[in-house]
Amino acid sequence: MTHKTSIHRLKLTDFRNYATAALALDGRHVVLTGENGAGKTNLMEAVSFLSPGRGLRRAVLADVARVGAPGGFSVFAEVDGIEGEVEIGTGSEGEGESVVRRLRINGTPARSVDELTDHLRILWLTPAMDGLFTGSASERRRFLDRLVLSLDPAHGRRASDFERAMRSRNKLLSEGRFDPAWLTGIEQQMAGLGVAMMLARREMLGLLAGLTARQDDSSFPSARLALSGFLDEESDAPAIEIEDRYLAALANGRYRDAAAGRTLEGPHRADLLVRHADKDIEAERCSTGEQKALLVGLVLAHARLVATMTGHAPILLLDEIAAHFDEGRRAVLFDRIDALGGQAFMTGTDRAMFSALGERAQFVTVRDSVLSA
Ligand SMILES: Nc1ncnc2c1ncn2[C@@H]1O[C@H](COP(=O)(O)OP(=O)(O)OP(=O)(O)O)[C@@H](O)[C@H]1O
Repeated sequence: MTHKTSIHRLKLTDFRNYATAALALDGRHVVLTGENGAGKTNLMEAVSFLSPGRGLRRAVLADVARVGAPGGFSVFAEVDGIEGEVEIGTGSEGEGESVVRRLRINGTPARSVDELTDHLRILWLTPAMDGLFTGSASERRRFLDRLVLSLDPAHGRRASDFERAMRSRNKLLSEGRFDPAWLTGIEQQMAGLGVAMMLARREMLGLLAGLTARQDDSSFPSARLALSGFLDEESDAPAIEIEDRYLAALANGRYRDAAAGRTLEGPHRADLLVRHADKDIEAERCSTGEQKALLVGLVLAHARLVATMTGHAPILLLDEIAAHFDEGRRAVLFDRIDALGGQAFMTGTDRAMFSALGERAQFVTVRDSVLSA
Protein backbone atom coordinates (compact mmCIF):
# COMPACT_ATOMS: atom_id res chain seq x y z
CA MET A 1 0.00 0.00 0.00
CA THR A 2 1.41 3.38 -1.02
CA HIS A 3 0.91 6.37 1.27
CA LYS A 4 0.40 9.85 -0.02
CA THR A 5 2.74 12.69 0.79
CA SER A 6 1.30 16.11 0.15
CA ILE A 7 1.95 19.76 0.75
CA HIS A 8 -0.94 21.55 2.37
CA ARG A 9 0.47 24.98 3.04
CA LEU A 10 3.09 26.93 1.16
CA LYS A 11 4.51 30.36 1.92
CA LEU A 12 7.08 32.18 -0.17
CA THR A 13 9.04 35.30 0.74
CA ASP A 14 11.16 37.19 -1.80
CA PHE A 15 11.19 34.15 -4.04
CA ARG A 16 11.73 35.19 -7.72
CA ASN A 17 8.76 37.39 -8.69
CA TYR A 18 6.92 36.83 -5.37
CA ALA A 19 7.45 39.37 -2.56
CA THR A 20 5.14 37.30 -0.39
CA ALA A 21 2.66 34.63 -1.41
CA ALA A 22 0.73 32.00 0.48
CA LEU A 23 -1.26 29.04 -0.69
CA ALA A 24 -3.49 26.63 1.22
CA LEU A 25 -3.86 23.26 -0.50
CA ASP A 26 -6.31 20.47 0.17
CA GLY A 27 -4.17 17.46 -0.80
CA ARG A 28 -5.51 17.05 -4.35
CA HIS A 29 -3.33 17.65 -7.42
CA VAL A 30 -2.62 21.32 -8.09
CA VAL A 31 -3.10 22.95 -11.49
CA LEU A 32 -1.45 26.36 -11.81
CA THR A 33 -2.70 28.44 -14.69
CA GLY A 34 -1.89 31.98 -15.76
CA GLU A 35 -0.38 34.04 -18.52
CA ASN A 36 3.20 33.68 -19.69
CA GLY A 37 5.54 35.14 -17.11
CA ALA A 38 2.90 35.11 -14.35
CA GLY A 39 5.03 33.01 -11.98
CA LYS A 40 3.79 29.42 -12.46
CA THR A 41 7.20 27.84 -12.93
CA ASN A 42 8.61 29.94 -10.11
CA LEU A 43 6.05 28.45 -7.73
CA MET A 44 7.02 24.93 -8.79
CA GLU A 45 10.66 25.85 -8.40
CA ALA A 46 9.88 26.92 -4.83
CA VAL A 47 8.39 23.46 -4.19
CA SER A 48 11.49 21.85 -5.73
CA PHE A 49 13.59 23.55 -3.02
CA LEU A 50 11.92 21.18 -0.56
CA SER A 51 14.35 18.59 -1.93
CA PRO A 52 18.18 18.59 -1.76
CA GLY A 53 20.04 20.30 -4.59
CA ARG A 54 19.58 23.43 -6.61
CA GLY A 55 15.93 23.10 -7.54
CA LEU A 56 14.35 22.43 -10.91
CA ARG A 57 16.19 25.24 -12.67
CA ARG A 58 19.58 24.24 -11.17
CA ALA A 59 19.76 27.85 -10.11
CA VAL A 60 22.53 29.75 -8.43
CA LEU A 61 21.03 30.66 -5.01
CA ALA A 62 21.73 34.36 -5.45
CA ASP A 63 19.52 34.44 -8.59
CA VAL A 64 16.52 33.02 -6.76
CA ALA A 65 16.00 35.88 -4.32
CA ARG A 66 13.63 38.51 -5.70
CA VAL A 67 15.42 41.26 -7.57
CA GLY A 68 15.51 44.27 -5.27
CA ALA A 69 14.82 42.26 -2.10
CA PRO A 70 17.00 43.25 0.86
CA GLY A 71 18.07 39.68 1.79
CA GLY A 72 17.64 36.09 0.65
CA PHE A 73 14.51 34.10 -0.18
CA SER A 74 12.52 31.71 1.96
CA VAL A 75 10.12 28.88 1.30
CA PHE A 76 8.01 27.48 4.11
CA ALA A 77 5.81 24.40 3.78
CA GLU A 78 3.55 22.29 5.93
CA VAL A 79 3.78 18.77 4.64
CA ASP A 80 2.02 15.52 5.33
CA GLY A 81 5.24 13.62 4.84
CA ILE A 82 6.81 10.18 5.07
CA GLU A 83 7.26 10.53 8.84
CA GLY A 84 3.97 12.38 9.38
CA GLU A 85 3.24 16.09 9.65
CA VAL A 86 6.30 18.26 9.30
CA GLU A 87 7.12 21.95 8.88
CA ILE A 88 9.95 22.69 6.51
CA GLY A 89 11.57 26.09 6.13
CA THR A 90 14.37 26.67 3.66
CA GLY A 91 16.00 29.65 2.04
CA SER A 92 19.15 31.55 1.34
CA GLU A 93 21.32 33.75 3.51
CA GLY A 94 24.38 35.87 2.86
CA GLU A 95 25.56 37.89 -0.11
CA GLY A 96 27.40 37.43 -3.38
CA GLU A 97 29.73 34.43 -3.40
CA SER A 98 28.89 33.53 0.18
CA VAL A 99 25.16 32.87 -0.24
CA VAL A 100 24.29 29.61 1.52
CA ARG A 101 21.19 27.51 1.84
CA ARG A 102 19.50 27.20 5.23
CA LEU A 103 17.10 24.46 6.25
CA ARG A 104 14.92 24.08 9.32
CA ILE A 105 12.79 21.06 10.01
CA ASN A 106 10.10 21.60 12.66
CA GLY A 107 11.94 24.78 13.62
CA THR A 108 15.29 23.06 14.25
CA PRO A 109 18.28 23.71 11.96
CA ALA A 110 19.02 20.57 9.92
CA ARG A 111 22.56 19.18 9.72
CA SER A 112 22.28 18.54 5.99
CA VAL A 113 19.77 19.20 3.21
CA ASP A 114 19.76 15.44 2.66
CA GLU A 115 17.44 15.26 5.70
CA LEU A 116 14.67 16.46 3.41
CA THR A 117 14.49 13.02 1.80
CA ASP A 118 13.36 11.57 5.16
CA HIS A 119 10.15 13.57 4.72
CA LEU A 120 9.33 13.77 1.05
CA ARG A 121 10.59 12.88 -2.41
CA ILE A 122 10.06 15.31 -5.26
CA LEU A 123 10.49 14.49 -8.95
CA TRP A 124 10.07 16.85 -11.87
CA LEU A 125 9.75 17.18 -15.59
CA THR A 126 10.30 20.57 -17.22
CA PRO A 127 10.38 21.84 -20.81
CA ALA A 128 14.15 22.31 -20.40
CA MET A 129 14.38 18.51 -20.40
CA ASP A 130 12.70 18.19 -23.81
CA GLY A 131 16.04 18.01 -25.61
CA LEU A 132 17.35 15.27 -23.31
CA PHE A 133 17.69 12.60 -26.00
CA THR A 134 19.26 14.87 -28.60
CA GLY A 135 21.38 16.91 -26.17
CA SER A 136 24.72 16.20 -24.58
CA ALA A 137 25.71 13.04 -22.70
CA SER A 138 26.31 15.16 -19.60
CA GLU A 139 22.62 16.14 -19.47
CA ARG A 140 21.55 12.50 -19.71
CA ARG A 141 24.07 11.57 -17.05
CA ARG A 142 22.70 14.26 -14.76
CA PHE A 143 19.16 13.03 -15.45
CA LEU A 144 20.15 9.46 -14.58
CA ASP A 145 22.01 10.56 -11.46
CA ARG A 146 18.91 12.41 -10.28
CA LEU A 147 16.92 9.19 -10.72
CA VAL A 148 19.51 7.34 -8.64
CA LEU A 149 19.64 10.08 -6.02
CA SER A 150 15.92 9.93 -5.36
CA LEU A 151 16.36 6.40 -4.00
CA ASP A 152 19.98 6.54 -2.85
CA PRO A 153 20.83 9.92 -1.28
CA ALA A 154 24.49 8.82 -0.84
CA HIS A 155 24.94 8.88 -4.64
CA GLY A 156 25.42 12.67 -4.63
CA ARG A 157 28.20 12.48 -2.06
CA ARG A 158 29.94 9.72 -4.04
CA ALA A 159 29.78 11.81 -7.21
CA SER A 160 31.16 14.94 -5.58
CA ASP A 161 33.95 12.98 -3.81
CA PHE A 162 34.86 11.37 -7.14
CA GLU A 163 34.98 14.80 -8.81
CA ARG A 164 37.24 16.14 -6.09
CA ALA A 165 39.64 13.19 -6.31
CA MET A 166 39.71 13.41 -10.10
CA ARG A 167 40.49 17.14 -9.97
CA SER A 168 43.45 16.55 -7.68
CA ARG A 169 44.74 13.76 -9.98
CA ASN A 170 44.35 16.04 -13.02
CA LYS A 171 46.25 18.78 -11.21
CA LEU A 172 49.17 16.50 -10.27
CA LEU A 173 49.38 15.20 -13.84
CA SER A 174 49.20 18.67 -15.37
CA GLU A 175 52.07 19.77 -13.12
CA GLY A 176 54.12 16.73 -14.21
CA ARG A 177 54.20 15.35 -10.65
CA PHE A 178 54.09 11.62 -11.35
CA ASP A 179 54.62 10.59 -7.72
CA PRO A 180 53.38 6.95 -7.81
CA ALA A 181 52.42 6.68 -4.13
CA TRP A 182 50.44 9.88 -4.18
CA LEU A 183 48.73 9.12 -7.50
CA THR A 184 47.93 5.54 -6.49
CA GLY A 185 46.21 6.79 -3.31
CA ILE A 186 44.01 9.15 -5.30
CA GLU A 187 43.32 6.55 -7.99
CA GLN A 188 42.25 3.99 -5.37
CA GLN A 189 39.75 6.48 -4.11
CA MET A 190 38.53 7.19 -7.65
CA ALA A 191 38.23 3.48 -8.42
CA GLY A 192 36.12 2.76 -5.33
CA LEU A 193 33.83 5.72 -5.87
CA GLY A 194 33.64 5.43 -9.66
CA VAL A 195 32.67 1.77 -9.63
CA ALA A 196 30.12 2.37 -6.85
CA MET A 197 28.57 5.13 -9.01
CA MET A 198 28.45 2.87 -12.04
CA LEU A 199 26.84 0.04 -10.06
CA ALA A 200 24.24 2.37 -8.52
CA ARG A 201 23.33 3.67 -11.99
CA ARG A 202 23.16 0.15 -13.35
CA GLU A 203 20.95 -0.97 -10.48
CA MET A 204 18.55 1.91 -11.16
CA LEU A 205 18.29 0.90 -14.83
CA GLY A 206 17.60 -2.70 -13.81
CA LEU A 207 14.80 -1.62 -11.46
CA LEU A 208 13.28 0.65 -14.09
CA ALA A 209 13.48 -2.07 -16.76
CA GLY A 210 11.54 -4.40 -14.45
CA LEU A 211 8.77 -1.83 -14.13
CA THR A 212 8.54 -0.59 -17.72
CA ALA A 213 8.34 -4.17 -19.02
CA ARG A 214 4.99 -4.42 -17.26
CA GLN A 215 3.66 -1.11 -18.61
CA ASP A 216 0.33 -1.82 -20.23
CA ASP A 217 -0.75 1.18 -22.32
CA SER A 218 0.75 2.46 -25.52
CA SER A 219 0.09 6.19 -25.02
CA PHE A 220 3.40 6.55 -23.20
CA PRO A 221 5.80 4.11 -24.83
CA SER A 222 8.37 2.18 -22.87
CA ALA A 223 12.01 3.09 -23.14
CA ARG A 224 14.83 0.58 -23.20
CA LEU A 225 17.75 1.96 -21.22
CA ALA A 226 21.43 1.10 -21.22
CA LEU A 227 24.69 2.59 -20.00
CA SER A 228 27.70 3.08 -22.17
CA GLY A 229 31.08 4.77 -22.09
CA PHE A 230 32.48 3.41 -18.83
CA LEU A 231 33.46 -0.21 -18.08
CA ASP A 232 30.82 -1.42 -20.54
CA GLU A 233 32.22 -4.91 -20.88
CA GLU A 234 32.37 -5.48 -17.11
CA SER A 235 28.74 -6.34 -16.64
CA ASP A 236 28.80 -9.43 -14.42
CA ALA A 237 32.19 -9.31 -12.72
CA PRO A 238 32.28 -8.81 -8.93
CA ALA A 239 32.68 -5.16 -7.87
CA ILE A 240 36.15 -5.74 -6.44
CA GLU A 241 37.42 -7.07 -9.80
CA ILE A 242 35.87 -4.17 -11.70
CA GLU A 243 37.54 -1.80 -9.25
CA ASP A 244 40.94 -3.45 -9.82
CA ARG A 245 40.55 -3.14 -13.58
CA TYR A 246 39.60 0.52 -13.37
CA LEU A 247 42.51 1.15 -11.01
CA ALA A 248 44.89 -0.49 -13.52
CA ALA A 249 43.37 1.56 -16.36
CA LEU A 250 43.96 4.77 -14.40
CA ALA A 251 47.57 3.82 -13.61
CA ASN A 252 48.26 2.90 -17.23
CA GLY A 253 46.55 6.03 -18.49
CA ARG A 254 48.57 8.60 -16.53
CA TYR A 255 50.73 9.85 -19.44
CA ARG A 256 47.78 9.76 -21.84
CA ASP A 257 45.61 11.73 -19.39
CA ALA A 258 48.42 14.20 -18.71
CA ALA A 259 48.67 14.85 -22.46
CA ALA A 260 44.88 15.19 -22.79
CA GLY A 261 44.68 17.49 -19.76
CA ARG A 262 41.83 15.43 -18.26
CA THR A 263 40.90 11.94 -17.10
CA LEU A 264 39.69 10.06 -20.16
CA GLU A 265 38.10 7.11 -18.41
CA GLY A 266 35.57 7.22 -15.60
CA PRO A 267 31.92 7.53 -14.58
CA HIS A 268 32.04 11.15 -15.77
CA ARG A 269 32.24 9.80 -19.34
CA ALA A 270 29.21 7.49 -19.18
CA ASP A 271 26.13 8.06 -21.30
CA LEU A 272 22.55 6.88 -20.90
CA LEU A 273 21.35 5.21 -24.11
CA VAL A 274 17.60 5.35 -24.63
CA ARG A 275 15.61 3.41 -27.23
CA HIS A 276 11.90 3.38 -28.03
CA ALA A 277 11.22 -0.21 -26.97
CA ASP A 278 8.37 -1.08 -29.38
CA LYS A 279 9.90 0.57 -32.42
CA ASP A 280 13.41 -0.46 -31.45
CA ILE A 281 14.99 2.81 -32.57
CA GLU A 282 17.11 5.34 -30.72
CA ALA A 283 15.10 7.95 -28.86
CA GLU A 284 17.00 10.72 -30.63
CA ARG A 285 15.52 9.53 -33.94
CA CYS A 286 11.92 9.60 -32.65
CA SER A 287 9.54 12.47 -33.44
CA THR A 288 9.26 15.40 -31.01
CA GLY A 289 5.93 14.11 -29.70
CA GLU A 290 7.29 10.58 -29.35
CA GLN A 291 10.31 11.87 -27.46
CA LYS A 292 8.09 13.79 -25.05
CA ALA A 293 5.91 10.70 -24.56
CA LEU A 294 9.01 8.57 -23.91
CA LEU A 295 10.27 11.09 -21.38
CA VAL A 296 6.90 11.26 -19.62
CA GLY A 297 6.77 7.44 -19.60
CA LEU A 298 10.22 7.36 -18.03
CA VAL A 299 9.41 9.92 -15.35
CA LEU A 300 6.14 8.16 -14.48
CA ALA A 301 7.90 4.78 -14.30
CA HIS A 302 10.48 6.33 -12.00
CA ALA A 303 7.75 7.85 -9.82
CA ARG A 304 6.13 4.41 -9.58
CA LEU A 305 9.49 2.92 -8.60
CA VAL A 306 10.01 5.52 -5.86
CA ALA A 307 6.49 4.86 -4.57
CA THR A 308 7.10 1.11 -4.52
CA MET A 309 10.54 1.29 -2.92
CA THR A 310 9.72 3.88 -0.26
CA GLY A 311 6.04 3.07 0.27
CA HIS A 312 5.26 6.76 -0.33
CA ALA A 313 4.18 8.27 -3.63
CA PRO A 314 6.47 11.19 -4.56
CA ILE A 315 5.37 14.74 -5.24
CA LEU A 316 5.53 15.41 -8.97
CA LEU A 317 6.24 18.78 -10.57
CA LEU A 318 5.17 18.70 -14.20
CA ASP A 319 5.81 22.00 -15.94
CA GLU A 320 3.79 22.56 -19.14
CA ILE A 321 3.03 18.89 -19.26
CA ALA A 322 -0.23 19.07 -21.20
CA ALA A 323 0.91 21.24 -24.10
CA HIS A 324 2.38 18.49 -26.30
CA PHE A 325 -0.48 16.02 -26.13
CA ASP A 326 -3.87 15.63 -27.78
CA GLU A 327 -7.03 15.38 -25.69
CA GLY A 328 -7.12 11.58 -25.53
CA ARG A 329 -3.51 11.27 -24.50
CA ARG A 330 -3.93 14.03 -21.90
CA ALA A 331 -6.78 12.09 -20.31
CA VAL A 332 -4.61 8.95 -20.15
CA LEU A 333 -1.76 11.00 -18.71
CA PHE A 334 -3.91 12.46 -15.93
CA ASP A 335 -5.24 8.98 -15.08
CA ARG A 336 -1.71 7.65 -14.84
CA ILE A 337 -0.55 10.57 -12.70
CA ASP A 338 -3.53 10.08 -10.43
CA ALA A 339 -2.98 6.33 -10.21
CA LEU A 340 0.48 6.97 -8.72
CA GLY A 341 -1.33 8.05 -5.58
CA GLY A 342 0.72 11.20 -4.89
CA GLN A 343 0.22 14.93 -5.29
CA ALA A 344 1.18 16.41 -8.66
CA PHE A 345 1.66 20.08 -9.48
CA MET A 346 0.99 20.93 -13.13
CA THR A 347 1.21 24.21 -15.02
CA GLY A 348 -0.33 25.56 -18.19
CA THR A 349 -1.62 28.75 -19.74
CA ASP A 350 -5.03 27.30 -20.49
CA ARG A 351 -7.25 25.84 -17.78
CA ALA A 352 -9.36 23.94 -20.33
CA MET A 353 -6.37 21.68 -21.06
CA PHE A 354 -6.83 20.16 -17.61
CA SER A 355 -10.59 19.64 -17.68
CA ALA A 356 -10.19 15.83 -17.77
CA LEU A 357 -8.79 16.04 -14.24
CA GLY A 358 -12.21 17.20 -13.00
CA GLU A 359 -12.53 17.13 -9.23
CA ARG A 360 -9.18 15.38 -8.83
CA ALA A 361 -7.35 18.73 -8.91
CA GLN A 362 -7.42 22.06 -7.16
CA PHE A 363 -7.11 24.93 -9.65
CA VAL A 364 -4.95 27.92 -8.75
CA THR A 365 -4.72 31.08 -10.82
CA VAL A 366 -1.46 33.01 -10.92
CA ARG A 367 -1.75 36.66 -11.88
CA ASP A 368 0.65 39.55 -11.21
CA SER A 369 2.52 37.49 -8.60
CA VAL A 370 -0.72 36.79 -6.71
CA LEU A 371 -2.06 33.27 -6.19
CA SER A 372 -5.78 32.59 -5.93
CA ALA A 373 -7.27 29.15 -5.36
N1 LIG B 1 14.98 36.75 -9.04
C1 LIG B 1 13.89 37.26 -9.63
N2 LIG B 1 13.30 38.39 -9.13
C2 LIG B 1 12.19 38.89 -9.68
N3 LIG B 1 11.57 38.35 -10.76
C3 LIG B 1 12.11 37.23 -11.30
C4 LIG B 1 13.29 36.64 -10.76
N4 LIG B 1 13.58 35.55 -11.50
C5 LIG B 1 12.62 35.46 -12.46
N5 LIG B 1 11.73 36.48 -12.34
C6 LIG B 1 10.53 36.76 -13.16
O1 LIG B 1 9.49 35.89 -12.81
C7 LIG B 1 8.52 35.93 -13.85
C8 LIG B 1 7.73 34.67 -13.88
O2 LIG B 1 8.50 33.59 -14.37
P1 LIG B 1 7.93 32.09 -14.52
O3 LIG B 1 8.99 31.33 -15.23
O4 LIG B 1 7.45 31.57 -13.23
O5 LIG B 1 6.70 32.31 -15.49
P2 LIG B 1 5.60 31.28 -15.99
O6 LIG B 1 4.29 31.71 -15.39
O7 LIG B 1 6.01 29.89 -15.76
O8 LIG B 1 5.59 31.63 -17.54
P3 LIG B 1 5.53 30.76 -18.89
O9 LIG B 1 4.09 30.39 -19.08
O10 LIG B 1 5.97 31.75 -19.90
O11 LIG B 1 6.46 29.61 -18.73
C9 LIG B 1 9.29 36.26 -15.10
O12 LIG B 1 8.79 37.46 -15.63
C10 LIG B 1 10.73 36.47 -14.64
O13 LIG B 1 11.36 37.55 -15.25
